[in-house]
Amino acid sequence: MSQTTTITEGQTGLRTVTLNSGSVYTFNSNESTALEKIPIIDASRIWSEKLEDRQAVAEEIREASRNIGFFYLINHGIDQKYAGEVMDQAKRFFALPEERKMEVFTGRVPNEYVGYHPMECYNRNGWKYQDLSEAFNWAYDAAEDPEAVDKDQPSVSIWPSDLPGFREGLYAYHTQLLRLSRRLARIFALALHLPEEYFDEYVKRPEAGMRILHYPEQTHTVEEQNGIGAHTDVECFTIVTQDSAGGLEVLGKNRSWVKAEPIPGSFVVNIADCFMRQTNDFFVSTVHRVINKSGRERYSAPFFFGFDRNKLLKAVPTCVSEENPMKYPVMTGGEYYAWRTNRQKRTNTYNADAGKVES
Ligand SMILES: O=C(O)CCC(=O)C(=O)O
Ligand SMILES: [Fe+2]
Repeated sequence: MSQTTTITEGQTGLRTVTLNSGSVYTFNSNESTALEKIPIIDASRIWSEKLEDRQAVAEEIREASRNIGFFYLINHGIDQKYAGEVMDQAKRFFALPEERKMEVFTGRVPNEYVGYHPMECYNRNGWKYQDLSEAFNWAYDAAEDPEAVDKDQPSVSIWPSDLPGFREGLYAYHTQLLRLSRRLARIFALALHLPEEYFDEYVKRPEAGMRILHYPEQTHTVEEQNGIGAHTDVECFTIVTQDSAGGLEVLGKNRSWVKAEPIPGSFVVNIADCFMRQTNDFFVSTVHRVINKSGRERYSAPFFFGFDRNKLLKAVPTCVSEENPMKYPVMTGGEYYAWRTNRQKRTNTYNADAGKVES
C-alpha cells in the first residue's frame, strides 16, 4: 500500500516530493543510478539454531534498516515454485476482460485495501499521466495461517468468480511469506537489541496483506509518468518478489534514485512507516517507486507485514530516552492502517458506476 505525493520542479532542477503524511523529500534528478548499493544479506542464518548466527544477521539487518531502509535477502529458504505460481496467476488475472476484474473493484470494500485497483487509477505524484499499473490485493486469512490463534476469524478479501486455483496459488505463497515474516520479526527484535520474543504477541494475528502488480511497458518519459509513483509503505516491512524486468527504484541518501536491480531468487525487503514510528525514526522508511522502461511487461508481488491492529503503535524502549523522547502520537495499528488506506483510496479516480474518470 502506498501514499499520495505531489512533485514540483524548483528552479534549481531539484524535485520536491511532499508525502501526504507531511514529510518532504528532495531529489536531484528523475534519472536513476547504480552508484549507491543496496546491501545483500544472506538469510540462511535467520533459521540457525545458534543465537550468535541470528544475532550476526540481525546486526546486518540493523545497519541496512537504519541507513538505507532497503536490503536484499538471499538464501531465504522459500522454494521458487511458490513465486513462479503467483506470477503465473498474476498473468492470468490481469489478462481477464476489464468487467471481470471490476467484479472485485476495491471500491466495493470500504476501509480496506483489498480487491482490484484498475490500470491508471492513481496518480501518486500528480504527474502528467496516471501511474501505469494495475493491482489486486488480498488480506490475511486465519484459515490459511497454520499458526492462527482463531481460525474462524473472517477475512476481508474479495475473490473473482470462476478462476479456479487463483486463490489457492496466491495463499500458498502468502503462507510461506507469513512464516518467514514471523521469523524476521524475531530477527528485527534482536536488531533493535530487544529480547528475541519481544514482537511475538504482535504477530499472532498480523496485518499481512499481499498484492500482485502488472506494469505494462511505459512509453512516456520518466518526467511524465511512473508505474507506481514515489511513496512509502505503511506497515512494518515489505517483502517484494519481482520478475527480471527491473524498474524498482529507491531514493538513496545522496538524493538520487537507486536501482533495485533484480537478483534471481532474492527478495527486496524494505522498512515501512509503522516500523519507522515504532523505532522512533531509528529505522528509515525509504521512498521508492517503479518505472518500467524494460521494453516488456513487468509483474511483481509485494507482501506487506505489520503488527496486530489491536496493539498500540508505540516506540520500543531501546529507541527512546530522555534525550530522545517519543516523536509520534500513540494510536492502535488499526487506527493508523484505516487512516492511510482511506487517504490512498480517496485518490482512486475510477468510479465503478461511471467508468474511468480522468484526473
Ligand atoms: O512492484 C514493486 O516492485 C514495488 C511495488 C510497491 O512499492 C508497492 O506496491 O508498494
Ligand atoms: Fe511500496
